[in-house]
Amino acid sequence: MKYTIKSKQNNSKMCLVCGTDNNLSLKARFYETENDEVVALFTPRDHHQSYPDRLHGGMASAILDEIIGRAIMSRYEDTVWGVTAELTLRYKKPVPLNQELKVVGRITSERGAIFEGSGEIILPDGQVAVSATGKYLKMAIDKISSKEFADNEWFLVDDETPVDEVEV
Ligand SMILES: CCCCCCCC(=O)SCCNC(=O)CCNC(=O)[C@H](O)C(C)(C)COP(=O)(O)OP(=O)(O)OC[C@H]1O[C@@H](n2cnc3c(N)ncnc32)[C@H](O)[C@@H]1OP(=O)(O)O
Repeated sequence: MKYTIKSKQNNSKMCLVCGTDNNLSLKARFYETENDEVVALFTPRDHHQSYPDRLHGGMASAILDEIIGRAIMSRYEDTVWGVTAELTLRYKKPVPLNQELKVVGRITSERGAIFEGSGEIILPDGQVAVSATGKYLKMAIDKISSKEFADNEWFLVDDETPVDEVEV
């Protein structure tokens, strides 16, 4: 399936998943699609392994947590942020290192201050390696973090090669 990209989301400075200044980060880039999903591109490295050549399950969980958490932003931009209350994972296939992978996430329900979502890590051959469902609380950023975070540590990183379409 081809996803047309509507916009790119911000990265942060130190996050384990999207932090540009964190050497251990997955350095994932997140894009909002025209069908209200979020697609991430990332390349897991050797320092993200569990067994050799295999991504650590906790790192797979981290990127799925983040993609569902970010899916709410495609509805509210930066006014609503997601805080994870519950996350359930299904590890179906090993996730390889040192090749670019795709992750897709979406909101599946919204009820008051709670939203639920789902996401998948997709292998280069199109198979789903890990899937997740989660329950999150909607919060304003000043209830989660300091003002400095939104002002100084949350920014758009321009792509050298802008992504207009992602095929999953
Ligand atoms: C850049 C953007 C990236 C975003 C993606 C990354 C997201 C993250 O990783 S966030 C970090 C990990 N998560 C956390 O640190 C959260 C820690 N937990 C907390 O802060 C709190 O327990 C919190 C906010 C989830 C709930 O706060 P609390 O005061 O307990 O809420 P409360 O008012 O009691 O409950 C609100 C609703 O949530 C439900 N709820 C609360 N906790 C949970 C839970 N753990 N599991 C399921 N449901 C819950 C309650 O049942 C209630 O539902 P309802 O309204 O239907 O009765």
